[in-house]
Amino acid sequence: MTTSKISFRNATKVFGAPDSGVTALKNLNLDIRDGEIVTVVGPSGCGKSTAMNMVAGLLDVTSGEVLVDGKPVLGPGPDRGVIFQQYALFPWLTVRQNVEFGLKLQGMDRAKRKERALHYLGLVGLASFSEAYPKTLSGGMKQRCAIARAYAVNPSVLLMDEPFGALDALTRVKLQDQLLDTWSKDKRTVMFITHDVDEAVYIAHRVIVLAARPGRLQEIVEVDLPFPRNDDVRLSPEFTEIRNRVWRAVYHRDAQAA
Ligand SMILES: Nc1ncnc2c1ncn2[C@@H]1O[C@H](COP(=O)(O)OP(=O)(O)OP(=O)(O)O)[C@@H](O)[C@H]1O
Repeated sequence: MTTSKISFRNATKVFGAPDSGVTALKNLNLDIRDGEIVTVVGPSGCGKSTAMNMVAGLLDVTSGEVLVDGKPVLGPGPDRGVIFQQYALFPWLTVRQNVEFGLKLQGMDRAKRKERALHYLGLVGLASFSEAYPKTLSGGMKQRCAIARAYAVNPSVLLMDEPFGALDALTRVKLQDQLLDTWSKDKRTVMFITHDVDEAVYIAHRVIVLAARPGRLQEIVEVDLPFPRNDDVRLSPEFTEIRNRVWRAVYHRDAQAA
């Protein structure tokens, strides 16, 4: 039996007073397996970020539970790396120093953290920019730096909230492939929010579709496509079929109407 890495058990989040507040998420039940890539899609305000922030430990649950490795989440921790759409790099630090930041907090010695930072910068194709400052990088490079920083602390879970949302289409596709390439080596659990249905299908084992008002589970779509994913997969009729299914679930259209 595969183990659950992340579990939502009737997870509910109400912002504001229980009777008059906004129910961002209602009774979410979901298990994400160890080593699984799950993407989360749904209309604006359906609770995608709320669900992820509860796993990150940045938001508490109003009722129900969110568990990581079987234990309730009590706050942020190094076992969960978070990557947001905005790169949030420190402008006064070089690319390498940005990646080293979390390692420094952990008390890792200088030589070891430099070695680790350079390793992960190499992995995301930024080794030759290690001494550059963020302002000299393109958006895609900044996001690769943020990804290297998250990888460097070696979290077992990667939480990615529209990480490629601000990037052009070509850069997005490249970073999707890079994410999958890295995943094929380390098999980390990934929870990835996106508005892009193609992206959601291409990188995932399963697509979680949420519905809004109140935020709740609408449908889970299994992505039964082979790995490694590549252009052949992306352009296959099977991909299109799954993509259409997710699209209909998000926009509440049935097969006949589409
Ligand atoms: N701090 C907060 N205070 C009050 N309401 C909030 C807060 N954060 C989120 N909400 C509300 O909770 C609901 C879910 O928000 P959330 O950001 O999780 O949705 P989302 O699916 O990630 O949206 P988007 O796709 O637009 O980023 C929305 O109605 C939002 O307005």
